[in-house]
Amino acid sequence: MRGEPVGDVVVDVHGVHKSFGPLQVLRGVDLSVRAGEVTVILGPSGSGKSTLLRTINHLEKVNRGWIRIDGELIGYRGSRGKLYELKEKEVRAQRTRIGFVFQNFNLFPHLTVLDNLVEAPVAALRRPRAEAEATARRLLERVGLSDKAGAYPRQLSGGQQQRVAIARALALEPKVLLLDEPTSALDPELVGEVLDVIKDLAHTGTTMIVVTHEIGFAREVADTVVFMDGGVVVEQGPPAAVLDAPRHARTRAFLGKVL
Ligand SMILES: Nc1ncnc2c1ncn2[C@@H]1O[C@H](COP(=O)(O)OP(=O)(O)OP(=O)(O)O)[C@@H](O)[C@H]1O
Repeated sequence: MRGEPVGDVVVDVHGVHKSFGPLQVLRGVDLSVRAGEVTVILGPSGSGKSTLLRTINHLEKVNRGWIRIDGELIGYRGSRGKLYELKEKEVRAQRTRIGFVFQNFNLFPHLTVLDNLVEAPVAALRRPRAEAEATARRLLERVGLSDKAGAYPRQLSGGQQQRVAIARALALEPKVLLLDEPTSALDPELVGEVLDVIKDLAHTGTTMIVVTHEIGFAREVADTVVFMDGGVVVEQGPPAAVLDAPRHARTRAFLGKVL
């Protein structure tokens, strides 16, 4: 959170390239996020924001460059073209250190809210169920949904489902939380309740990378605002610098459109 002391680098992205067939989506992205920092990524549709988050979470493999999470490499292609990759088991272990919140919540529909939060810690981290349940109830309280523990996702509003999804991501005690347009699938009146939860996490030092079009949120919460265009980071810096005095015409054009 802005103004707070920040710690070691948690996410380190270096020279990452990613193509889908002939389409070059990431063309040499560098990004570094320190413990306790909130980075907000802005950019036009198709600029590669989601793809970047997905490579950080190892949902997509990089073609070139490397990514370190909390100091550990998660797969890269070296300068001589040799591909170093983690085994599937290691990838799964790495993913438990990264929380991911999707645009469309992606809750398990057949599980109750409580079980949505308990399933991964028990299955992936082998936590005793009672311990995972205690953590889950604490997290549900934190996102204001203690009374919904026994409900199923379909019985909740979109805003409530997204708050559950955030709590579920936190249940693994990740080193970093990645949020991919967490409010863009919501009705406008539900956006505020989800942003409030994210702001609360920022205030308490959760390391986050948030892709969003909510400029006001970026201004209020971000330590660093990153502007992406055409698969590269065009601009990054404190919110006041990027949002109020952008150096690049592409950033100015984008902000002119969204403001
Ligand atoms: N799995 C995939 N296969 C093929 N093309 C893909 C795949 N994923 C993304 N793309 C393409 O990569 C480009 C960048 O997509 P990405 O979702 O990263 O952009 P974005 O900046 O997040 O856009 P938006 O703001 O619309 O979500 C788009 O042209 C998209 O169609």
